[in-house]
Amino acid sequence: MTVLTLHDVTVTYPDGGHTVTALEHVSFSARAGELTAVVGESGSGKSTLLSVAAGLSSPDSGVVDVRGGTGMVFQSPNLLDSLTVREQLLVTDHIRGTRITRGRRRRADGLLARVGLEGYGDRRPHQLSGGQRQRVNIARALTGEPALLLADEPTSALDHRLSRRIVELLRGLTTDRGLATVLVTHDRSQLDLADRVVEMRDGTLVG
Ligand SMILES: Nc1ncnc2c1ncn2[C@@H]1O[C@H](COP(=O)(O)OP(=O)(O)OP(=O)(O)O)[C@@H](O)[C@H]1O
Repeated sequence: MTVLTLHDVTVTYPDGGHTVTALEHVSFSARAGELTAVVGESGSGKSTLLSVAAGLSSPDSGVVDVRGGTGMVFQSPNLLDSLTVREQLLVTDHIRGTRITRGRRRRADGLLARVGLEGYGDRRPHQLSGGQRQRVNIARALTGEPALLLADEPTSALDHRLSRRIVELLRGLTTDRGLATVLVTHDRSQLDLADRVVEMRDGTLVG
């Protein structure tokens, strides 16, 4: 099932008196249960692709269609220092005014176990390693049970071994949960874990 479709999408940014074309007539799709890696040089349009897919910016022309909710994983985990690991996963519910029931707590703990952080619920971010923080970030992105998971360079701050573990985790979650996962990465040594690799060059998709 196709979860994300971009059809003939063009995005420009104003740049002084000029405009920069970040995406030029791009068509792209991501399917449930598939990990799609997006590679390309700096400035080729990868972040812009994720941004329109997430609905954070709208295209100048073309159509973006998403079936289901979206979760996002950013390069740096952006965890809140004063909250426990479990609370990082519950804070969105709290802000929305949803009552934090025992069931929600249990679900948060289940997600933490799934990302390899069983028993870490009461710790605070400073008591975690960089890799563990990124795992919390991934668990948090999954709390709303999204159909689409967008990850923008989630391993760029990690060494090779830890990066591999994080991409393996994304690989497993994609399969188990039937996620449509789009992973933007510079790291070509993890591409064997992807179902599909697309390359961006100067705002267009090649290959
Ligand atoms: N807010 C903005 N204003 C003006 N130009 C922008 C803006 N955001 C991006 N651009 C330009 O659009 C193009 C695509 O940028 P984008 O960030 O999508 O590339 P990227 O492939 O994600 O790069 P990187 O790997 O460095 O993050 C670049 O030429 C960039 O300079």
